Amino acid sequence: MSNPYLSYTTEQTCADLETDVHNGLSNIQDIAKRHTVYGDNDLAVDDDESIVVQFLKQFIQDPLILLLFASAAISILLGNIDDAFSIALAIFIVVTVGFVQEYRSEKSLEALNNLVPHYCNVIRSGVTQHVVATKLVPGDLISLQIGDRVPADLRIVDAVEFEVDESNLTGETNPRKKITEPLVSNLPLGERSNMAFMGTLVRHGHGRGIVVATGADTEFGRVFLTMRETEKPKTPLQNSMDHLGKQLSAISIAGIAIIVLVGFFQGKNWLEMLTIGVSLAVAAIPEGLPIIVTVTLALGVLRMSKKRAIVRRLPSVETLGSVNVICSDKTGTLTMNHMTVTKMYTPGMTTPCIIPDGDHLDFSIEKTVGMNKLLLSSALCNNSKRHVNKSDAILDTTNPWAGFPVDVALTECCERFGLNDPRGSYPRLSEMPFNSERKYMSVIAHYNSTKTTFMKGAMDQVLKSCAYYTDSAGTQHELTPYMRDEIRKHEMDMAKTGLRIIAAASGILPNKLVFHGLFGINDPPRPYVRESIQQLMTGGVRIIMITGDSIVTAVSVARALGMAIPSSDQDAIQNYAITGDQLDELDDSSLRDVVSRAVVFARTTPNHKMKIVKALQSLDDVVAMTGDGVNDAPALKLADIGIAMGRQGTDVAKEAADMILTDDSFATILHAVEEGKGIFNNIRNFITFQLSTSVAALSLIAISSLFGLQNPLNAMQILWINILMDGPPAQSLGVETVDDDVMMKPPRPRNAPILTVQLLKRVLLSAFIIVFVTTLVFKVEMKDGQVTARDTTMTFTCFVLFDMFNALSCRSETKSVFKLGIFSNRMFNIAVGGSLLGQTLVIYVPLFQKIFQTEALGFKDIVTLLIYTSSVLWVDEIRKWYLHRKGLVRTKSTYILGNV
Ligand SMILES: Nc1ncnc2c1ncn2[C@@H]1O[C@H](COP(=O)(O)OP(=O)(O)OP(=O)(O)O)[C@@H](O)[C@H]1O
Ligand SMILES: [Ca+2]
Repeated sequence: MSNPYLSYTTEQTCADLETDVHNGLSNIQDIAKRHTVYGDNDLAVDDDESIVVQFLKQFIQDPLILLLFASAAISILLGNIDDAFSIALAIFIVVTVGFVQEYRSEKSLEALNNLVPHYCNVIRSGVTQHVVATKLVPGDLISLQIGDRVPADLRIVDAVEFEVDESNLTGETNPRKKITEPLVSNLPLGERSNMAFMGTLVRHGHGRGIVVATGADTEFGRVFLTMRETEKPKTPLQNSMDHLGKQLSAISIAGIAIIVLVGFFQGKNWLEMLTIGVSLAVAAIPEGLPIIVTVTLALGVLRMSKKRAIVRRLPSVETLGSVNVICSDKTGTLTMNHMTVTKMYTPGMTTPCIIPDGDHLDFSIEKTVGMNKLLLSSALCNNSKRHVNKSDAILDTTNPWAGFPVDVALTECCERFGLNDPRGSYPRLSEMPFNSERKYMSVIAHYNSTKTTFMKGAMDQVLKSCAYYTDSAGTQHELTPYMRDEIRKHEMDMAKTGLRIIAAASGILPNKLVFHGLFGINDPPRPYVRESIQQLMTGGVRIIMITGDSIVTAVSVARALGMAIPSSDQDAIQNYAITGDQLDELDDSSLRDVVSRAVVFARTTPNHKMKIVKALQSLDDVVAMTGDGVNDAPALKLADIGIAMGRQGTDVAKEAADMILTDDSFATILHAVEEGKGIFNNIRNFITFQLSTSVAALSLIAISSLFGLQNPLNAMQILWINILMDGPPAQSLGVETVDDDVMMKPPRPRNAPILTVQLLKRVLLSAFIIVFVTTLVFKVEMKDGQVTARDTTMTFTCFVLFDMFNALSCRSETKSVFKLGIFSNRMFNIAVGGSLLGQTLVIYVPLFQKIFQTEALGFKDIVTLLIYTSSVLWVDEIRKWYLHRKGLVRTKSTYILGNV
C-alpha cells in the first residue's frame, strides 16, 4: 500500500496536517477536535461480538452440552416434561458458570494490556511535554532519542544519526538509517526511510517527526489486527493443562461408556443411563481447568503489579518460580543511585580528605589549589543541570536535578566548595559523552584562550591518558611509575570501603593530560535489599552482581549486601570476582567454571551480560537478568526472565524484557519470585482438588454400577457437583495468598511436571475416602432396597460436603489449614459459603427439591454427615503432620532452628 507522506517534503507534510515543524500543534481546541475524530492512539479494539452472542455460543460449542440437550429432547418425546425441564435448567447453570469464568479470564487478560503505559515526548506550542502516547493525534510533533519507542507512525522532519530498529515490524534486524528527504510513494515498508513506525525502537542518534497515523491506522495496527485473528500462543502450563484435560477426557469417556453399557445390560432405564453418562462426562472432564489456570495467572500478574513488578507475558509467571540465578545490576537496583562525594584525593595527600555529611556550605576544609583544579575539571566535564522549574522534572518531582547521578554528585560537591557553575565562562567546543562501554566523559572547552581537554571517569581510563599530575599546591610534575602506584594505592583504599571512584584530569594535549585527583562517591544500598538477598539465597537462588564499577568497589558493596562472598579480599577477588576483560580471555569451559561460582562481575560492558547468560544457561540454570540500557536488550531477551527498570530503563530495554520493575528495586524481584512460586503452588492445589473430585465422582458411579446397585446420584446432582468442582471453590484456591515458606523451597527445575507422583497419591487417597464413605452412606440408606429421594439426598449431600472439606485441605499441599487460618482466604470463604447456601436451597426449597429429586434432611442427618465427611480433612491433616515430623518439608521455623 502506498503512503502519500513518503513523497511529500517536510513542508508539504506540515501543510497537509496543518502543523508547525518547530512548535508542533498549538491550538488546544484543534488538538481536542483531532482527538475526537481519530480517537485514542492505541490498539484496543471494541469486541465485535456482544456478550449475548458470546453467551449463546457457549451452548453450541461443547458436544457434551449438545448431548444433554438431546437427552432433554428425548425426555420430552417420552413425556417426561419434568426431567426435560431439570436437564435444561442444569445446562443453563453449567453454561453460565463456564461463561462467567471465561468472561472474567478475558477481562483480566485485557487488564494486563493496560499495565504498561507508553510515554513519549511531544512538542506542543513549542514546549516539550512528556505525555502518555495514547493522547497523540495526527499533526503532533514528536521528539525521539536513543532508546525510545516510536509512539505512532511519523514522517521524519529532523534526523541526526537517527537509526531505528524495525525488526518487530519488518523482521529486518539491522537498524535502518532515517532521513528527511522525500521518496517515491509506493515503497515497501522496509524501505520507507523518511518514516518511523509505531512500536519500532530508536537505536542511534535522535530526531523528530510529525505524526501521520495513530492507533489502528498505523502499520503496526494493521499487523496487530491480522495477528489478533490467529490464535494466541499458550503458556507451557496452559498447554500441559490442555494435554491433561484431553487425557482425562479419554479416560472418563471410556469409563463412562463402560458404566452405561453395564447399566444397559443390567436392564436399567436406558434414557436415565444416557443422561447420567453424559452428566458424568460433563462432571469428570475438567473443562474448566485451562480457564482457571489462565485466570489464576492473570490475577497473579495483577497482584504483582501492585507490588511494583509488571509481568509482560503470562508464561513468565511460571518461569519465575524456577529462577535459580538472578544477575543484577548494582547501581540503582542494589544501591539507591543517590550519590554523594564523601572523599577527595589529590596527589601528595597522605590520606584523602573527608567531605562531611549534610547540606551546609560552611565547613572548615581548606581548599588547596590542587583541589580547586580537581573540582574545576569535574565541573566543566559535566552534564548535570538543575531544573529551571518544576515542569521540567517530569518523572521525579522530588529530584531537582537532571543528569547522571555521578555528574550531579560532583556538581553538588563543587557547590559546597563555593565553585559556581563555570560552564558559562568556558564555552564547550566538543564532547565525548559518558557511556558504559567508554567509562569516561571528556569535553574540549575554550579555557584561558586555549582549547583544553577536560576528562573525568573510571581511573584506569583517565590515568591512561595522563602524563603529568598536579600536587596540592597546583604545581605540575611528571607522572612517574612510582606516583602511578601511589595513586592506585589510594584508589584501592577508597574503593575497599565501597566508594565509587571517579578520576579527573585536564590538559592541552589530549593524550598527555594532567592528573588532578580522585573523588570517592558513596551510593548507599537500597533498603530491604540485604534481607531480600538473604531470603532468595535460603531459597536456593544464587545472586550475581554485574557492574561497570571497579572490582574492589563491587566486592565491597557485595559483601555489605550479604552476598555469598568470603571476607578476605584476596580470596574474594581471586575466586569470586572477575572483570569483563578477564572474562573475554576465557575459553568456553573455563567460562562455565567461572560463571558457576563467581558472585561479582566488575568493569563489564553490556555485551558481557550476553556471555554470562549464555554460560549460565549452558549449565542448565534458569536465569533472571536485569538491565536498563539499549545495549542490554539482547541479554534481556536471551535471559529466561529479562527484567527492565521502569524508571531508569529505556523503552528498548522495556520492550525486550519479560518483567518491569516500576521502582527499579531489587527487593521487588523477591516479591515477584515469591508470587511466581506461590501461583504455581496454587495451581497444583486446585488441580489436586479438581482431580480428586473428578476421580471420586467417576469411581462412585462406576462402583455402584459394577456391583449392580442403583445410581447413588442422579444426573442433576452430578451436574451440581460439577459446578462446585469447576467453579468458584476451585477458582478461589488459585488466589490463596503466598505462603511464607514458599521461599524455603528450592526453585522448581525447568520443565518439571505438574502431576507428580506425590500429587497423584494425594488425589487417590482423598478420592478413596470420599468414595468409600459415600458408598457406605448410600448402602446404609438403601437398607430397604428402594431408592428414595432421601437416599440420594443423603449421598448427594455427603458428596458435596466431602468436596468442601476436600477443598479446605487442598488450600495447601503441606501446611495444616489450622496454621493457614481456616478463614484466611476471603474468596474461598465466599465460594464455600455460596456453595453451602446453594446446597441448602437445593435440599430445602420445594421447587429445587423437585428438580434435584431431593428432600429435607434433619439436623441430626446433617451433623452425622459433617462428622463423616470431615474425615477427608483429618486424614490429610495427619498426612501433613507426618511430612513435617519426618522433616520432609522445609519451613521457616525448621530452617531457623536448624541454623541455631
Ligand atoms: N557520569 C560519569 N562520567 C564519567 N565517568 C563515569 C560516570 N558514571 C560512571 N562513570 C565511571 O564509569 C564506571 C562504570 O559506570 P557504569 O555507569 O557503566 O557502571 P554501573 O552504573 O555501576 O553499572 P550498572 O548500572 O550495570 O551496575 C564507573 O565505575 C565510573 O568510574
Ligand atoms: Ca467438569
